[in-house]
Amino acid sequence: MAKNTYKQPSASDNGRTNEPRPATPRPARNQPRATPEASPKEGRRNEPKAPAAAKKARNPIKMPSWQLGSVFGFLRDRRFQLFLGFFLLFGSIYLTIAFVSFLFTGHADQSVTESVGRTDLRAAGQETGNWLGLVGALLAEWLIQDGFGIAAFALIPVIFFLGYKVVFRRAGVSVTYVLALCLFATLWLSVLLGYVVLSLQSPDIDPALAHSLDFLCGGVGYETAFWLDSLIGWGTVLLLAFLLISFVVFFFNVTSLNLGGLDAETVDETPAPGNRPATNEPAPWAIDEPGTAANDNPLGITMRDTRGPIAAPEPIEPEAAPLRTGAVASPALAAASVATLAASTAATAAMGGLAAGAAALPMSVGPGAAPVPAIKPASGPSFSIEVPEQEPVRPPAPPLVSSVPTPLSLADLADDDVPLPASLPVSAPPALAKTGLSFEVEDSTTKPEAKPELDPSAGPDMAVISEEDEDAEVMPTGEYDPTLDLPRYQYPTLELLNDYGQAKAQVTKEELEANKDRIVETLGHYGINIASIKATIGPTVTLYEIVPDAGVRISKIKSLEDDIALSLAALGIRIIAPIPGKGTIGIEVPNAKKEMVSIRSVFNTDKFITSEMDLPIAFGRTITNEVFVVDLAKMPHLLMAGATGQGKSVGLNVILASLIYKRHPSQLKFVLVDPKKVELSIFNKIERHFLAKLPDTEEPIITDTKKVVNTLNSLCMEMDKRYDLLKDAGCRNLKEYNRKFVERRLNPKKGHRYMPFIVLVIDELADLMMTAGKEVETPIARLAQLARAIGIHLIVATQRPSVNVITGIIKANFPCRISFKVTSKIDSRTILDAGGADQLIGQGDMLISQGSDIIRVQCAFIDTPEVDRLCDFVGGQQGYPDAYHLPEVVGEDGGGNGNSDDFDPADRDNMFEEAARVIVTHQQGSTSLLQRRLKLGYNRAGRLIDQLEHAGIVGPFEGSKAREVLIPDEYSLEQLLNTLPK
Ligand SMILES: Nc1ncnc2c1ncn2[C@@H]1O[C@H](COP(=O)(O)OP(=O)(O)OP(=O)(O)O)[C@@H](O)[C@H]1O
Repeated sequence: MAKNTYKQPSASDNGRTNEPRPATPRPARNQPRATPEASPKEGRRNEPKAPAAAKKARNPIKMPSWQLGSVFGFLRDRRFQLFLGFFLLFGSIYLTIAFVSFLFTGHADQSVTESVGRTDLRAAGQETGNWLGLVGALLAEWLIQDGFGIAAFALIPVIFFLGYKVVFRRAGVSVTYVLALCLFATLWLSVLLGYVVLSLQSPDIDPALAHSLDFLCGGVGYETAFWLDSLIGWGTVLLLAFLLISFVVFFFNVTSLNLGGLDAETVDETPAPGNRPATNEPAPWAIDEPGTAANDNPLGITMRDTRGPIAAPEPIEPEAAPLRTGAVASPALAAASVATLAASTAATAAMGGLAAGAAALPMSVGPGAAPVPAIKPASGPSFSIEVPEQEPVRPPAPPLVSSVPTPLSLADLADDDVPLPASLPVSAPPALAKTGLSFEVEDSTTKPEAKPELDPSAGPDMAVISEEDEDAEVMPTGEYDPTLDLPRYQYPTLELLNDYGQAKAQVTKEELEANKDRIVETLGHYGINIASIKATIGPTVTLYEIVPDAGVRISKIKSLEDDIALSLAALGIRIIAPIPGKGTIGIEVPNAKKEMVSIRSVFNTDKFITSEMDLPIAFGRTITNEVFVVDLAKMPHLLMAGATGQGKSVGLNVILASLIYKRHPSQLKFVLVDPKKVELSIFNKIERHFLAKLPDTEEPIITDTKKVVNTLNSLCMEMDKRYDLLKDAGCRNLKEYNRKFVERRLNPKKGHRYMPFIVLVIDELADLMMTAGKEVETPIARLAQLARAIGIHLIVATQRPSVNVITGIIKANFPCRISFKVTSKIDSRTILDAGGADQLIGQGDMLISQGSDIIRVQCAFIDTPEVDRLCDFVGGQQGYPDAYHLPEVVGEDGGGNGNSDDFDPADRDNMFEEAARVIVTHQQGSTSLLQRRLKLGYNRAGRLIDQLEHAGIVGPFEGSKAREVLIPDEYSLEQLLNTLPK
């Protein structure tokens, strides 16, 4: 019982937890909202201005609302609620016993109940056989015999759950669902049994037997069945079957069927009246073979390949086949159908390899890269062409069923802040954000109610919380699921991104040979002989790997870099001497025709889709055509540089899009700093889903230097708070902490909360360093040094990688750096500690340095309209009431942490009482709640909070957390308000 008093994690001040959301509109129903006093402009328009003394007095205009309040006040009285709740609970037990007893004694009791009214009640009671006396017999008679037959048993859960909800202010399942399910079951079963009983009343069957079965269907069931039988005959059976199917379709939100296993089946957004443990972890994917029954893993996600068995790839004819950058899966693998995802995708790759154009080159085929030691010129070294395996790209995806946002109900539309039904499951867990798959997704998981039924009056219930409960850390209702904050959130689909079709490598055999010949020739001029050359074709450049003859010094080749570039007449030759881990020297030569790497082709790969990383970023493709996916959480921060127009903004968009595709809004927040004011403004639309901001700011994207400083300081505060919480929880990093929280081993009452990752993106550091210098440098360095473990990650971009922008202290704390093309070798050295970035060819060509390794990657391309569509898709869905609030920076103007010592009761705001009710109703002491509910400016709401603190209604300022509400319910509040000096 004690556990039932557990409260969901207290919201930080914008209420972004599973706790009943502050936006709950219920109070409007039974509480006088706008008193004339509350809207002085309207209420007093024609009145002379009240003198100050009169102001202090209670405004007589308010009386009607008080009277109204007192009429229905008893409903809010917790004692009445408990009385009612227990009445229902015991009532359900009473009915159960009476009903069960009826099954044994009902027949005998019939004469007694029929005689009621004609005989003495006491005597009748004595004769009753029902275990619960005459009343039990009567109730059972009415509800079973005259009512719904044995289907009346289904009414009991309704009464029980109503009582449970009222008493404990929470329910394991949604009462609405129980109500709908039980009422349907009662009526449907009763009519069905009515039809059965009716059918038994044929001359062949003993009438006594048929009559004795009447109790099965009850009067209602029998009469209804009789009517139906008269009207539609045995069509009644069809009608009942149709009604059952319709109910299942609507109630369980079935959207497609598995007909013979060939098609895909989807049951999405199954309402989850069950109480199974929730999990935040992407559920394991179970891949069904087409044609098999749905996966029966009740907690897993069943994915079914809708493409049907994959055909064995056609063998490539050596003469006709162009060079393929994709490996060909063996027919055996393909023939293995789609038993595994690996098989499926490998086969896909086989079908979708990229033509490279060297038609006549013999090549070996097989999974993996296919070195082709085929060309041996009459003179000179051996030349082979490496055909890098293209990352399997999934075929164009049909629209994901689960990607269609569930339409909101009318009630939802009417109120943006409508609480979301706790029992709706997340339609697709993060693992399925992977979208664009040619799978339809069945979420067979019935998510538990991780949060209590939303109840406006649900606050800390002092009456039932004991000391032990305070410390109770184990929840009875399974794992906490942060995604239930926005249970209907749909992950973006790949359909939002442009489809450029299969990428085609543009390098021809002639180009390859010509380049090879020139390299050999140039080196030959300088007396460097080559044992062999191998070419690897990438999207932007081709890597020629040279094995020089024995005795040739590597430094000699490196010093010839410019000469080789000149003779190849190409910009952007980069020499890697030696290639780390190989005894060869690499020469990267830009392809004459560059291949554009579309973001869709990168996202639509297994590597990204199945990535288990915390913050996966799919940057693009490497020289070997592999999709390059990195985990920002491991980096843990990223420094990006590049001259103007070389692809930095596109790169940032790729990062943001990757994260948005893979994470739920409850798991990730961005802090966007954009001194250029236009680059990131497109992300404004996802403010209520993915953005974080300071509480007192209007714009979520920070463009003003002063605000940047505050934001950075606020992030430092958040970092310190998070460290405190981690320390308290005995965890070493955010992942461990969140895991513990999800398992409900951390008590929200002690300040613990689910902590989303925070990614700070600064689009132009140079500008900030010029205007704020040390003020930004210090917090950035601090965050970079310390924030790794607590899930705050920095992405800092700059056009000018000069040493006064990327200072030693910043550089030292950003081990992972990316450089697009820069204008000078010095810039390249500043950012990467190595040359090379000056020789890139622009348009997203970039070098990534992670420690000692430098990898060349062609950044994927995402166009502005694509980002726009993505943001529209996310922003168009129901979000949090506001952006995620970072801690208020102490000392800033308008903070809700003002000094309350100078508060004079006479100066109490005329919305004081209104504000107090809002706060107590929602049990959330936050300024932003008052702003939203009472439509106030920040400063006035902040003043009101101070006054409420002074009146003892809310506790003191607690940084980012909402203030503690000291008054448990409205009843106590009214008592307190009456005692306050007027
Ligand atoms: N990955 C890419 N693939 C193909 N083209 C690209 C890629 N990245 C950038 N481009 C091309 O380069 C142009 C400039 O890119 P972008 O706007 O990202 O540059 P930038 O470095 O942010 O410039 P600035 O610093 O001036 O804002 C784009 O409009 C696009 O045409």
